[in-house]
Amino acid sequence: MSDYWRLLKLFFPYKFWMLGGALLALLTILSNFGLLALSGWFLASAALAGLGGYATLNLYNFFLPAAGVRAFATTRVISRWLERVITHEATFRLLAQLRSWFYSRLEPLAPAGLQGYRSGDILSRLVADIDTLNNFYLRVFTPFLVAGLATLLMSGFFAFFAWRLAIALFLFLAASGLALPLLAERLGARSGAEMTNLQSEYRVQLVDGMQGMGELLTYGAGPEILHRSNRLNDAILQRQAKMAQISGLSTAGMSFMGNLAVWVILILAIPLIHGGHLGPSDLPMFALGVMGSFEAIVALPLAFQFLGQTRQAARRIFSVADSALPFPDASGPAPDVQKPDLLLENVHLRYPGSQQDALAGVNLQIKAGSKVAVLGATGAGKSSLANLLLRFYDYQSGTAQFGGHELKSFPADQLREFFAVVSQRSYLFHTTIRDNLLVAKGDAEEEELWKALAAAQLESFVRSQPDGLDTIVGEGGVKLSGGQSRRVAIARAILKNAPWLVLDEPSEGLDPITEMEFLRDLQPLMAGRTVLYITHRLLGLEQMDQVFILDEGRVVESGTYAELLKKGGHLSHFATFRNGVVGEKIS
Ligand SMILES: Nc1ncnc2c1ncn2[C@@H]1O[C@H](COP(=O)(O)OP(=O)(O)OP(=O)(O)O)[C@@H](O)[C@H]1O
Repeated sequence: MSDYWRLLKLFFPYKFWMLGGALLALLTILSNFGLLALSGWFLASAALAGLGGYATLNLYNFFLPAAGVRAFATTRVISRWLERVITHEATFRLLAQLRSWFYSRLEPLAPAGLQGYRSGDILSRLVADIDTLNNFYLRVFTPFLVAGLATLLMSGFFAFFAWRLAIALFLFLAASGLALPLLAERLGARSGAEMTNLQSEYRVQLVDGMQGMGELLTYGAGPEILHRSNRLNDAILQRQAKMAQISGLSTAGMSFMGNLAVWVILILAIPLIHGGHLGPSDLPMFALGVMGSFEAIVALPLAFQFLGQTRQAARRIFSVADSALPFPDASGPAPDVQKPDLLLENVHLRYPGSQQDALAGVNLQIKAGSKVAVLGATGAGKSSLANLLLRFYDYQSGTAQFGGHELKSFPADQLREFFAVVSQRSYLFHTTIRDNLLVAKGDAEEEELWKALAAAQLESFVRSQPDGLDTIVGEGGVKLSGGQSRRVAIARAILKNAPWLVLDEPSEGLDPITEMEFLRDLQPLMAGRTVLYITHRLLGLEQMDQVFILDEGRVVESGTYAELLKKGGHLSHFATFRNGVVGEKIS
């Protein structure tokens, strides 16, 4: 139940939209009920007046009931239309509200708190599960509220004529509107929940398969993946078939109860006509009225049948949204930073779930304005240093000071304002070059974008494209070459204009000539900034004020490039394995 309460609380900002939709739905049902009941009475009384001969027919007032029928028919159509408009508007607002609420919960968790989830799974929760949650408003909450009110009002109308008819109608509507939905809910709960999980699994597989399409094709693993997807699809179809059987059963049950109600009401009403308590033309009014009244509850079993699916979707969303923050974030304004120096003393960082430290007692100092390289073999902990600095992951012990203040005392988003990052993994969104640049500075003018592109040596390429800044770069920048993508990342960093520049293996994967050109093009960006250059290559190191060599999470050597070369320690070990790059100058 608490899951449903939480959902209702989330819907609360749209209470007036929801109530508006519910009232219109109520008006539609009552109009339908009124239309059928009045038509029944009208037809019967007109027929009876006809049987009474010409004189009676002349005395019979056709106009009032005919106007009533027309009024009910009109309000039914108009209120149905308005109800659709309002509930759809409410639905879209609720969807937007739920998605932004969920996103606001996801953001502080990333990346440390989300590393246990697959991206396809998160996507599935954000899109499909939230769509399912919306059913709660559209199919459960509103219809149930409306059914309750409509049952009371329609039974109340019958009570004007005879209490026993009112009680019978109330009991039939209450029993069918509660028992059948509850039965459908019990029957459908398991399959519904399983369907939510299986559909999510299916989406995760599809996303994974699409992302790794190249590998699958290369290694001929496509048929196996297809086979796995088919198995999942079969499992989903099985649950769908079960749900369809339950729907069929509850529809039949509802139709049976509706017909039974007509019979019972007629059986109860006939003696009242004989006794003179009711007129003969009231009988069709009750029969058709009962038929109309079932419209109020007819959709409830289906809604409740899918409640298991909705509950599972809610649980999947709340379980992520309620995840504890991977580490506490500082609140309030960031400490005042005069000089953005960095000092690390005996810093230990271990990733969640990992058995060993990625940084195992790092000591290093980077003075504001200096250019520092961190060199190390793969897995040495270089990127972990950047993760620490950007507060993507927290350190467990040691001192890490930025501008003389402990890193932990900075709210993460305010700390990140000091840094621009260019890395081999700098992500390009599947949108235009313009939008990809605006990520760094949302209010940048067009002229500023062109300047940044010029500084990143990408201006002529973008100008040569028919769509210029509006060229779509494709998913992950697939339509650009490796070098061009990195240059977009440089242009972003230029736009951000942060005092620190973190270069995390920025030229990784480029051919030697492009790499040289790329590192050369980085020079203007480095000028006047504090630079942390993370690399496992020797190219460009001679331009650095200091080089730290990292091994198994510790700084094992430091000095200028020339000093370290001369020393013949770890750096010369690297040099041995990097023939042809040692000491090469970027010109
Ligand atoms: N998110 C993570 N969760 C768990 N362990 C991680 C995570 N990221 C890195 N590690 C581990 O931490 C250690 C250091 O990784 P890091 O990425 O810092 O190395 P690196 O020096 O940057 O390597 P490379 O040059 O290959 O990028 C490695 O053993 C790695 O497996």
